[in-house]
Amino acid sequence: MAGVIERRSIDVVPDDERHGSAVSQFTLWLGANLQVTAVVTGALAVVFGAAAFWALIGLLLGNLAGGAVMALHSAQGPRLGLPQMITSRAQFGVRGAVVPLALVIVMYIGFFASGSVLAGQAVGELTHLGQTTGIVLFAAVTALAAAVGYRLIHLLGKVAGLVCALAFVYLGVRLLERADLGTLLHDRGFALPVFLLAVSLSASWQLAFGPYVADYSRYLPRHTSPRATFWWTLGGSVLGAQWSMTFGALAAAAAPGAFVGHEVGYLVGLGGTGLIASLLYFVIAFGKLTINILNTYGGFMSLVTSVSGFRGQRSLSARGRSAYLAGIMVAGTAVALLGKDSFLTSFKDFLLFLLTFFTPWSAINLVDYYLISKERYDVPALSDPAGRYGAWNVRALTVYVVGVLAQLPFLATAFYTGPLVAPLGGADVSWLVGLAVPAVLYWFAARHDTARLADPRLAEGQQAPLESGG
Ligand SMILES: Nc1ccnc(=O)[nH]1
Repeated sequence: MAGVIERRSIDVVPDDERHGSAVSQFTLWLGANLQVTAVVTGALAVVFGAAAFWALIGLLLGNLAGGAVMALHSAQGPRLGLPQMITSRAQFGVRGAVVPLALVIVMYIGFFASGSVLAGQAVGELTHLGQTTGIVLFAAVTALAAAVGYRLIHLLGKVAGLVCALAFVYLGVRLLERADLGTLLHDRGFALPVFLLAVSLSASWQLAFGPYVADYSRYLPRHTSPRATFWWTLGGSVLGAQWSMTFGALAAAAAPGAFVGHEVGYLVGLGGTGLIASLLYFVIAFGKLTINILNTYGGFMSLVTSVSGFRGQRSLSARGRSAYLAGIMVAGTAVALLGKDSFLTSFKDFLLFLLTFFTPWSAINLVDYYLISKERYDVPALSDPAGRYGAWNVRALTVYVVGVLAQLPFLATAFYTGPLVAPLGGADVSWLVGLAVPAVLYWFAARHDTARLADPRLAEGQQAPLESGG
C-alpha cells in the first residue's frame, strides 16, 4: 500500500519516479470533461438564446481556444517535474505567488462545492439516503482518492472516461429517438452576443483547468515531447468537453423547460427507470468524481504552495499532506451543504467572476515560460526568497493587477456589468482581454529582466541541487 499512496506534493519528481506516456493526458482529460456540469454548461449556451447550430460552433471555438491555453500548461509538467502553481514563483516571486494562489484556492473550493451538489443529488438518489448524506459520502470518497494521489487519479480518469463515454453514447441515442437532429439544428438565426457567450462559456470552462494541469503531467519522463503532451491534453479535454456540451445544448434545444434546473433528473429520465436509472445515477456521480478529485488535489497543491512560500519548506510529510487535503475537503463540503438549496446559481457567476483573476495568471505564466525563460527555470531558486526570483516580484504583480482591472469594463455577470458590454451588444469578451493585455504587458516588462533568467546549463541537470536541499 505504501508504494501506492503518493508521497510527493510540491517537491520535484526525480527521474527514477517518472513513468507513463503522454497518452495518459488524453484519457485523464477526457474523463474529467465527460460529466454533467459540462452538459449543463453546453445547455446554458442555448438557454441564453443561441440557436443550437451556432451554439455548437461557438462552444467548439471556445473549447479549442481555452483548451490550447490549458494544454500549454500541461507541457510544462514533464520538463520541470513540478506541480503547476509553484512555477508561478518564477514570475511573481517566492512569496508574491500567493496573490494568484489565494484566488485559485477559493475557486477550486467553489468548484468542489458546486460539483458535490450535483453528484450528491445522484448519490442521494442512488442510495436513498438523501442529498445531504450523498454530498458527505461523495466528499469522503473524493478526499480519499485525492490522498492516494497521482496514479489512482489517472486510473480513475481512464475508467471514468470509458464508462461515461458509453453512457453518453446511450443517452445520445435516447435523446435522438425523442427529438429529430435535423429539426434541432434547423434554426440558423445568428446573433453575435449569444454566439460570443457560447464561446466564452466553453473557453472559461477550459481556462479554469489551467492552475492544475501540470500537476498531472509532472511524473511523465522528462524527455516526453512537449508537442505530444500538448496535443494529447488538448485532444482529451476538447473532445470530452465538446461531446458533453453538445449533448447539453441539444437536450436544452429539445426540451427547454424540462432540462434546466432538473439536470440530473432529466438525464436519468432519458435513460429509463429501475436498474437503468440506478446505473445512470451511479455514472453521473462517477463522472463527477474525477473532476472533483482534481479540484481537491489542485486546491491542496495551491494551499501547500502558498504556505511553504512563507515557511520555506520544500516538501511535505504524509501527515501534512492529509491535513491539507482534509482542509480543502471540509471547506468544499461546508460550502456545498450551505449552498445546496439556494445560492448555487449565483455561485456559478461568482466562479466565472473569479476566472477574471487567473486568466492574467495564465498569460503571465505562459509568456514567461515559453517566450522569456525559454522553458528553463532554476528550480532551487523557486524555494529561495533571496534567490534569483526574489520574494515579491513587483513588476509581475503590477502587470497582473492591470490585467485584472483591464477586464472589468468587459465583464457581464449577474452582480456586475461593465460599461463596454452594452456597446458590444451584451457580449462578455473579458477572458480575451484578460489573456491579451497581461501577455503583451508582461512581455514588454520582463523580457529584459535577465537577472531572473536561469543559466542555460541548468536546463538538463537542474533538479539535482534541490534533492540535497530538502
Ligand atoms: N471547468 C472546470 C475547471 C475546473 N474545475 C471544474 O470543476 N470545472
